[in-house]
Amino acid sequence: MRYDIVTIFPEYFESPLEVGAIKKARKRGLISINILNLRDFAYDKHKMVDDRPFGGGEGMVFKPEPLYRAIQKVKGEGSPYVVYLSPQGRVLTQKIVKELYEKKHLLLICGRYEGIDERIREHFIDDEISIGDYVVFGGEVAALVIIEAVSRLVPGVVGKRDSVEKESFSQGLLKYPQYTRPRDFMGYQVPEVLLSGDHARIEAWRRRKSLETTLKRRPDLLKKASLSPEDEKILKELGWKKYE
Ligand SMILES: NC(=O)c1ccc(NCc2ccccc2)nc1
Repeated sequence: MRYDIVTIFPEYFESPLEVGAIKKARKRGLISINILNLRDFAYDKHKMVDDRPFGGGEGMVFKPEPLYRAIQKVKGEGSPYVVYLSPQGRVLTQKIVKELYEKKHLLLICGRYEGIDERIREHFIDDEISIGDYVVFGGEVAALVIIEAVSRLVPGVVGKRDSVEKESFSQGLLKYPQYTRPRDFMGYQVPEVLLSGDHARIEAWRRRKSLETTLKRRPDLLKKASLSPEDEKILKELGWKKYE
């Protein structure tokens, strides 16, 4: 997986991409990440990357030329899928993460202020993605979310797992609760089934817990989840109204 990031704050990415699984994956060549400083593509004397909006109004807008030059440079080196991070984008889900992983090469455009000139958005952006319905200072944090979520799907990045597929959201349900030592914490015990060593019982307990948790906290996910007849039976017992 290759990522190119266009930003006016390259220093923003120094530490988050130098720790943990991402750092290891970069070292092992499983993923490559290049940061492009938008200012390097502003050839005027003042290296202007933004300017006031035509028609008036608050704030600044990213000028089209520097963005165009940065995008063209990356296009000269490969075939990137160009993603613009903004509150106006389609909201990121695990399904979209998988789509982005299939692209193998992402060019992430991090806007700030009021965003980028519409002529870039309209003619040179392949996809516009939001990490949620809220506004932050810049697209950089959204770019990090995408890099982490997509990189977890790159084989070898996530440690020995039967499969990332089994994860929460991959089956469309929330994950079951987790416990670790000590067995007794302030008088709070670990569910005895988890100490039983009976793997069939444990798996059934975990599935029931996933269904219970999802029904309680995110019933909206149940419509899209792949549910077995046994799942539906459990959900009905838990009071799920399937067609409500
Ligand atoms: N919800 C998100 O993914 C998101 C992305 C960026 C952002 N702020 C920077 C910006 C503001 C306006 C236009 C373009 C970028 N805030 C939230």
